[in-house]
Amino acid sequence: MLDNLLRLSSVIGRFAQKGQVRILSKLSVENSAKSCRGKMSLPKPNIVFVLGAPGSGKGTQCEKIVKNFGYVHLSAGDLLREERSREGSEYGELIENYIRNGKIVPVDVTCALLENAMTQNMKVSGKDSFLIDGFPRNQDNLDGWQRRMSEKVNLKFVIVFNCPEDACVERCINRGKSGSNRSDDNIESLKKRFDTFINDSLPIINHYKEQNLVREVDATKNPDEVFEDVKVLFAD
Ligand SMILES: Nc1ncnc2c1ncn2[C@@H]1O[C@H](COP(=O)(O)OP(=O)(O)O)[C@@H](O)[C@H]1O
Ligand SMILES: Nc1ccn([C@H]2C[C@H](O)[C@@H](COP(=O)(O)OP(=O)(O)O)O2)c(=O)n1
Repeated sequence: MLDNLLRLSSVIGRFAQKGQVRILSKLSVENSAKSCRGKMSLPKPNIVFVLGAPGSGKGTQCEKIVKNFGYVHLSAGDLLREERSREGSEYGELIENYIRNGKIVPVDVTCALLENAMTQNMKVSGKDSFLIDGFPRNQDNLDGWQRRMSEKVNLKFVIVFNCPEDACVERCINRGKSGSNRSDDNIESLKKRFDTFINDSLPIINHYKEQNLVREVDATKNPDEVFEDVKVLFAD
């Protein structure tokens, strides 16, 4: 199945490089390959990556940034969950297995979803500034992005929300109890998600630190207080 995916993805990649992806209202990996028609030229989007441990408050802060600064929020996790639930998706089972085990889905799936979402938003809303939440999360994500997207975007900076594991776990468990309906907001999955964060995601944050692109935020305070620190990063 992965072979198939990789083949498909290289097809999508080739078309996408020529700027020929026609965007569908329902994003999907398979459909994007079928829909490569028509030429269009779009501006180079501005990107802010949003990283931090599971439950550190990435989604919560992204919502506030969207309201105050007009960015479009693209959560890699949300896009993957949408694709997992899409009727007829070839990747539903693969995505679910990765998510439940706290592992990171192969980049070709995630990158195709992100690229489609960006293109669609630019076409429909004309907005070209994106918060990419929860990506890149491991070396495979980073390599895929560099290969396929880095030349096509303007990466402004990388926000990292810092919050200790026990507080994050408590937040995710509460999120589960309040009806997040996520198959990974449970202790077993959370343990694996944290191992993945420490082993796979921290090196990516360090990579961006070396490039002086990381802006760290203390995410232990309440959401409004955290946002006071976030705001400063977006004030031009
Ligand atoms: N600063 C905060 N303090 C306490 N709880 C928070 C804070 N930020 C977010 N939460 C709550 O914690 C849970 C995880 O937040 P979320 O934004 O979904 O995190 P992430 O996107 O990093 O997984 C949610 O239930 C959210 O309401
Ligand atoms: N770049 C990404 C982002 C998320 N995923 C998968 C694996 C992650 O554990 C889940 C959930 O990610 P999401 O960003 O929604 O949530 P948390 O930050 O873990 O709370 O999605 C992925 O495979 N690749």
